[in-house]
Amino acid sequence: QPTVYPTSVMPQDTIVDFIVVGAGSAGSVVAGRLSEVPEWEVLVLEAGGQPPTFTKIPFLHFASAFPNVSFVNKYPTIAPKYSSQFGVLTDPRYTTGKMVGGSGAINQMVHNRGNPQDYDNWAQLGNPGWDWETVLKYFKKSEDYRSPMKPRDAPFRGIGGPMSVQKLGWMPPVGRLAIQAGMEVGLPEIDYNTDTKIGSTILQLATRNGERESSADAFLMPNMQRKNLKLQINSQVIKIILNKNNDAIGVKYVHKNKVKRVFARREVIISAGGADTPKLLMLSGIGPREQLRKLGIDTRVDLPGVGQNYQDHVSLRGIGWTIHPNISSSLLEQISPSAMLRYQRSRDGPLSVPVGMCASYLLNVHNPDEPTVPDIQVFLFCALDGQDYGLFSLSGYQESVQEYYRPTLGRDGFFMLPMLSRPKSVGTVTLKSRNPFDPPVLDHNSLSHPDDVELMVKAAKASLKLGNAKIFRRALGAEPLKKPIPGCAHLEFQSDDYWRCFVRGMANVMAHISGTCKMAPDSDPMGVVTPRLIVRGVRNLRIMDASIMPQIVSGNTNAPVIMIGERGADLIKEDYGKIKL
Ligand SMILES: Cc1cc2nc3c(=O)[nH]c(=O)nc-3n(C[C@H](O)[C@H](O)[C@H](O)COP(=O)(O)OP(=O)(O)OC[C@H]3O[C@@H](n4cnc5c(N)ncnc54)[C@H](O)[C@@H]3O)c2cc1C
Repeated sequence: QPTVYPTSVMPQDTIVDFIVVGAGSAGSVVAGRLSEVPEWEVLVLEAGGQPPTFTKIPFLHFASAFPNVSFVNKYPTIAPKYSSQFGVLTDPRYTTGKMVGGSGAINQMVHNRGNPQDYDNWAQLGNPGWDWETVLKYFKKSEDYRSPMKPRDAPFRGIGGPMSVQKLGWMPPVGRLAIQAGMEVGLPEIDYNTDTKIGSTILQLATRNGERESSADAFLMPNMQRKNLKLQINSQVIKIILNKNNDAIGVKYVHKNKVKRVFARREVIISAGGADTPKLLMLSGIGPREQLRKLGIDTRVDLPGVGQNYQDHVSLRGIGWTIHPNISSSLLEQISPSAMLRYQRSRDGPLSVPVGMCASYLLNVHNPDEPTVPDIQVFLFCALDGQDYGLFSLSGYQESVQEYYRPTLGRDGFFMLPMLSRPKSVGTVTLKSRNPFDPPVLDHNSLSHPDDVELMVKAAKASLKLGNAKIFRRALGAEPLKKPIPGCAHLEFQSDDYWRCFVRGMANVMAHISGTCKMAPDSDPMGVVTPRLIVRGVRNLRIMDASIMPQIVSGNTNAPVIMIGERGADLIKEDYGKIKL
């Protein structure tokens, strides 16, 4: 059934208590939670429309990669200087969700809180109230964990919260051996959403009974009957309205080609995501003075940190294995009529999980004796690029990369995808022009820090060891790809220099844009928001989304963003005397 959110169209110059810009992963949480206070009128303005029905089916998440679809933004990125040198993808655009649910309605649904140390680091950087002990309460509050758990893990999990989290319910044969493979290299099975962080794990997903559950599904939809909560879609905010004292008093937005205004009695909260939040601030004159001056934008508040500190995870493709043909993990089979029937009847089977996602291994390759803090996460991807004659993936690849995968055409297999947990490379988001409908300019600058390259080399070797586990060979006939990639064929195969070349060629940024309006203490001139998420130099304006992370977290970013929304809403409630924290 399609999910149709009740929506409103507000009259010109309406006044509400809170305006939330963006109904994505964070904005939906913020709006849902603020509307728990019955006397507060809350309006969410969302640039996109209703989420298409198929987004509910986990297998179909890859539809966001199709060209010309209206429910995503595809932002051009500056050609990477240090990564993706073999042009793994011919169209290296950066995708974010543009619909109710935001990026959480097209992501791969992996639910990963990151590491306790991530948050203790945030606090140590001068952000009180963001330490692990405090944020754990919010992770638990948001969550309804619906899979079996061990008694030792129970204190870390939430039950009965709005957002359902489930262990992956179906896997091809490779995935079913994942934990045994981890054991072979000394990685015990763990619940990675607790304090235990080095080990192997079957992935946990933000799904409810085999359907995607975005934070809009969890926090907005069930509360839309509240009279004080309104959602207006297809409404792109183009400017934050500041009065002469630099108080945020409302926003200008475009709906059906008309510019309209809405005013806030109390506050404006920006939850437009890591790319669009800094863009909107800069369009409103809040940002680095020199940059704004060049574009002819009046600087209202000179905040040099806006759009800086862009962090994202980087991962490495191309470390693959073929397996026996009779142990099929064919994607074509996964969307067969019987799979569809099974999904229709019982919401399980291959369509209930994102394509290829199976398990992950969390380990520390720089310091193998580190007991709790991984520096990489290796995803076991239960499919291979050449599989199904490359129908699903190879079409976007450059010729030399296709050549590398050619021996795998028509073969089944799997690959290991290592991801750096806390990359040191940092990029920028800047404005292309003062036209609000131009995309922002994204420069992720991945692998610009030499330590990231060296760590990825170690990660590649660790991934090779994992995939070479005896159990995969014995049970599935797993064989690693043996031909060097053409761009590195001049180097000794699998020497450190070969891997460095491979990493520069094949590593690519993920879609975890974070940190572009970072939270920091007053002493840090690059800070954009205070630890209470208030924009410096502006009253009544806060940011609540992935852009406030001072440092990217170790895991995928959706669960942390939901936590930011939860804590952010509580900070507001506390500031207005509605709760005591
Ligand atoms: C393809 C993809 C796969 C991913 N896979 C995973 C995964 O498996 N696990 C995981 O944890 N994370 C994953 N992520 C990352 C995760 O989804 C994001 O970190 C998270 O959704 C970010 O939340 P947000 O609230 O900051 O922004 P978003 O969820 O992107 O929300 C921003 C919202 O604001 C709206 N908006 C923007 N500008 C305006 C404006 N001017 N006016 C009005 N509305 C506006 C947008 O339309 C959007 O709805 C993935 C991301 C992508 C893109």
